[in-house]
Amino acid sequence: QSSCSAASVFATLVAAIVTKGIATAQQKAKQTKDIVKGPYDFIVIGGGSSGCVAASRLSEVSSWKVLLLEAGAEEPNYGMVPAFYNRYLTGPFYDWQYKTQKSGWDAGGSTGRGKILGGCSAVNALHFTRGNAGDFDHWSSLGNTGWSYKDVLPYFKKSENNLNPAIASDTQYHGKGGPQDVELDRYIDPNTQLLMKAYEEAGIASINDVNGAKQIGVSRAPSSASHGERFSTNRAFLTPAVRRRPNLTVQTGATVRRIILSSGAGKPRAVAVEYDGPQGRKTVKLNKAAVLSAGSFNSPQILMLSGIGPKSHLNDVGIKPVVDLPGVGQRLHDHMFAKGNVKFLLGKTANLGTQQQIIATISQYVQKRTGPLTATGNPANVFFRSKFQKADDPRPDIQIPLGGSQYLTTTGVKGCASPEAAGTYFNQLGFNAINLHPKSRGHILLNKANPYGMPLIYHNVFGDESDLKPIYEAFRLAVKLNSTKVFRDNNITLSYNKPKQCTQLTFNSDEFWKCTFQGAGSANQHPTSTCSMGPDSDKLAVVTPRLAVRGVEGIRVMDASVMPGTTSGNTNAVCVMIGEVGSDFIKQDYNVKTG
Ligand SMILES: Cc1cc2nc3c(=O)[nH]c(=O)nc-3n(C[C@H](O)[C@H](O)[C@H](O)COP(=O)(O)OP(=O)(O)OC[C@H]3O[C@@H](n4cnc5c(N)ncnc54)[C@H](O)[C@@H]3O)c2cc1C
Repeated sequence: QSSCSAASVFATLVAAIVTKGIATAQQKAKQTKDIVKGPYDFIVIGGGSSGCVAASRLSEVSSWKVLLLEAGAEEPNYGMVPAFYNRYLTGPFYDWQYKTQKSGWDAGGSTGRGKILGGCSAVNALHFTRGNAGDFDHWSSLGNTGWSYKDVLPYFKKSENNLNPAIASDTQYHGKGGPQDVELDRYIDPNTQLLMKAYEEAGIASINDVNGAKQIGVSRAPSSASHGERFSTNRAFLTPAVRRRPNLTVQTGATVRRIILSSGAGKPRAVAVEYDGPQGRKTVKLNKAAVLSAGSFNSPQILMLSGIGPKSHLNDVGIKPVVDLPGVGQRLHDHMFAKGNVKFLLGKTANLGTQQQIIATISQYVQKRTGPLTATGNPANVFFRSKFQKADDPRPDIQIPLGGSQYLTTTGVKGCASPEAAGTYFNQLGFNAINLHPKSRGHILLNKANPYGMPLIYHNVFGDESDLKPIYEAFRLAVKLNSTKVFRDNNITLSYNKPKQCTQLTFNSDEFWKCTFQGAGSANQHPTSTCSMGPDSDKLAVVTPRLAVRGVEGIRVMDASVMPGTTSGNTNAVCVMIGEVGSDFIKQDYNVKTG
């Protein structure tokens, strides 16, 4: 109780300090000048997880003139404080403020999407998981040549600068010296450690390196962080040295409306990009290719606004179809979880430190960006295979994040980022189980009332209710923890809501858990597959396995939207890899040295 109220006071005071810092940072970050001077060889649309990689790698070729157009602003200093995730980066200045439509178990709500240089990597929870080797072998088995695990592993390694010597020494799986700093979450609290031990006691293997040879088990989480600070792809790939390249222009505050295609005989070709910049609407000419990296919601939107998409839908919303590509916006895939209100009630509460200590440290950090500040989202995870996963599929189908909250540590001081987090973290830890490979798929449409505004996002969460089955198993595993020695010795118990209508049902049965979920489910902010890659035989494939948009010349897509389906973990690291692979495809096509 005292931890909660202390945390509330703490959060209010911190909020006051940070609000001032935020206002100043936002003012500074606003781009007022348009510095674009075309034509460019490559125009990268969207400076997110993949787009920053593409702009950086393509501009390594000094004879190529590269432009990066990003709708959002530069990253603020306070964004480096990982614990501010979910609290200070969610407003309209740094987020698209998208809403989802009612579909499946999704009642319609908000979904986060970074509108900032670095994209979602600048606002996310920092987990840096590659997924399972089987994810990429599966992509390859669908006919996507060049995407097997053997093919993509060198690219994961190329971008990485792993800061944990024990992990970095495994050079078969890890890289040292790449642009992207990666380190294990620096602070792991005693309660999460107890949960990890309880899972081990319940038969889940302990894994040292989730991005190494084995993924399935209970493991600490790697993060896109550098010595405790957030390390977005903007910080990693658009370093001051890269930004000084004379052949690279980065224009923030520039929202792309459409790619302009040539008219006339033959295949249409991308010839220019139209955007709304800080000094009004502008068209910039293009010599070689547009690289669309606007993410799983905006990349299909921009294609459709350019006349590339399902013909009947384009006609319906008043956009003239140029290329009838039925797969654009289809196949939306995301990790899914049910909202069960299940918690671990903890025997011990964490120590917040004195308010003065915490405020002094945060204040110093926000104003001067100095001080040893580290933080984390969920410091550990369980990846496991339920009995519903096919025997010949090596991937896990369930992820259980352990921790369930953000918190902030400084030397000798522990606090947390928000009253909400404090409430749930310090006395209890939320429990959630995520279906990593649901059968349910959704789609994206243009909004007829304003095609250039917010797209219509239909996640179709648990549209196929068989997707709940592995989740029931994860809940049963959580119940099993109640009888572990670790739980008994440390006075930890599992608590769950039991609405009236569920009391007659057999405890722990499928029906019981389904009833406690009360039809509430959500996608996990990892949307993929809306411009899916695929071979010629795949009629819904939007891009070729080399990421070229079908039916046109001069448009590549590089972001989460090209994945044929979700991977077995959080998606940021995969988007970095996609930026690396896609940039090399372009270099190969122009006979430029790669690697
Ligand atoms: C709140 C949150 C938490 C998350 N936590 C994690 C996590 O802990 N670990 C993890 O691995 N993944 C996490 N993810 C998901 C992960 O970060 C994303 O999957 C990944 O960053 C997507 O990369 P992307 O390149 O596809 O798109 P993005 O990173 O979204 O980049 C797209 C960029 O394009 C810009 N853009 C869009 N439209 C236009 C336009 N019209 N004109 C110009 N620019 C445009 C956007 O502003 C953005 O900068 C999280 C996501 C969110 C939202």
